[in-house]
Amino acid sequence: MITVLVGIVLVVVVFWLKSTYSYWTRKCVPGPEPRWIVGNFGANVIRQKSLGDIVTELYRKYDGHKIVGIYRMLTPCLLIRDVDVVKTMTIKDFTNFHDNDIYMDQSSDLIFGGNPFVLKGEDWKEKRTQITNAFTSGKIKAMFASMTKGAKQMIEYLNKTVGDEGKTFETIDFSSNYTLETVLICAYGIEVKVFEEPDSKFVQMGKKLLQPKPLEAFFFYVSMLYPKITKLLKIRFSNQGTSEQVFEMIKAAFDYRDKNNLESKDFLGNLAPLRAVFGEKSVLALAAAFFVDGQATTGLAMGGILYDLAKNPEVQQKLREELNEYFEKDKGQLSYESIQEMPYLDACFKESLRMQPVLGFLTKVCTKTYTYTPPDESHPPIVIEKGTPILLPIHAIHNDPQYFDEPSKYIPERFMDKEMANTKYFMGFGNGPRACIGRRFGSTQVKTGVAYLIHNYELSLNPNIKLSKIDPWEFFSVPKDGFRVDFRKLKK
Ligand code: HEM
Repeated sequence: MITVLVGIVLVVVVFWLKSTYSYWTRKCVPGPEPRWIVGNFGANVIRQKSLGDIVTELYRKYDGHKIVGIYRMLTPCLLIRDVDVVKTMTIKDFTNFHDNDIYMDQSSDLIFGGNPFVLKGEDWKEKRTQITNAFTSGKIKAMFASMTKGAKQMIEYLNKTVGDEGKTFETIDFSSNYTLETVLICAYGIEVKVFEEPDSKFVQMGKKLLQPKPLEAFFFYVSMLYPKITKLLKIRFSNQGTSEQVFEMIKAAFDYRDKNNLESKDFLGNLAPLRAVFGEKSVLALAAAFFVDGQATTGLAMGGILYDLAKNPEVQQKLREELNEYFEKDKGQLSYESIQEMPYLDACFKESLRMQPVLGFLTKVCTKTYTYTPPDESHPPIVIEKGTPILLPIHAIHNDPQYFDEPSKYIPERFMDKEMANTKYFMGFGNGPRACIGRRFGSTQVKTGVAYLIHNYELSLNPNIKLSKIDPWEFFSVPKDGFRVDFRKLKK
């Protein structure tokens, strides 16, 4: 009897798997053969490749196709290979692809659950509209003095610690200290010398927040493959104790300002009135989100630029010449306008994000059933069902020779060309209504740090550098052992 039951169950499972894995074939969408259970992500499960690497490989393999049907474990997903289709989905037909394919419960993860990146539907729309006001160029300009202070403190620290023979730093870690320092002061008005006070509770909070315990890290990984599980099992991304501390820190800052009738031009000051609209808890979550977004992405971006400049000394020298000119014009302290204006600094920033975008791919979700009709009639119209995850391969597009000549070479000059400066093929900050809200803040923060550093220090690759692969289990595109670079003070 048991044997018969087991047999029936097996037959049902086999039929179900066969039907699941024939989803794209039934729709005549080309794609790789999936393996049972792991779909097309097996190499990631065994930690051989990152999800980003798999997406890039599939993009390259299906050259000539606009869309590719793949399976993330058991879930059919659509990989979009065509930049115009990416644009249509994220801009013109945005309402059909409104949300990111990430699900988190605010009650179990206070910080990530309330982050605009995770919010959905109307909730996202309302909050995004309200917080946009905190990111205007006027608001960023008002914070610029604080960013400059952070950059100067970074240089002071280097002047004290780098001897005549130079010193080696891992650039992501180094840059994250600078971005943490500037975010603490720009977001909450908290002044901490992060480089010099590594044991301060704020520094520990910033570092620990993104270091989940081993079990949490495992669940987090599972949730990248099965996003809906995150909400179901109440999985958290952030370290629980630390996120509670971050909430307390922000609440204490709000309370202090309320009690003393203080008005401030930092993020917290801009968010304070929203407590009356969304309630205190939601605004605390939004304020906390900037603690993560404002330091992690920018730390990675700046770490990557420092590595690229160390690897390309002639680019570094050209940038230094531009910086010297602007530092001289501004009498030793760069103005906000100069940071926005410097063309070669902007080109280096974009070129680094082109080669190694912080998010190698984005996963949107189809929120309203959609019919995709290829303009060239390469295949019949395809109905994309509500709930289908949509993969946008940013890294692969940025490194496609169709769009960028010699993509594996670091050539900032390509972005000096007027047409290329605003090219649709560059998507380092995403597209459309959901594009990065912190773009202006992040680029000003990173460019200011890079400017002060390259003006004062020469960077070169550490001879013992061994570039590791992107960490297969990380959310961001992070090389496992970071980038080791030698810093040497410039003689003036
Ligand atoms: C160089 C630094 C940064 C890079 C490369 C970056 C990149 C991105 C990317 C690719 C997205 C996804 C966009 C999309 O879905 O189309 C994003 C979203 C987002 N970023 Fe950034 N980011 C950076 C800095 C920042 C900073 C400094 C903040 C906040 C202070 C921030 C806050 C956000 C938020 C809240 C979202 C979600 C937006 C939404 O879904 O409405 N980012 N970022």
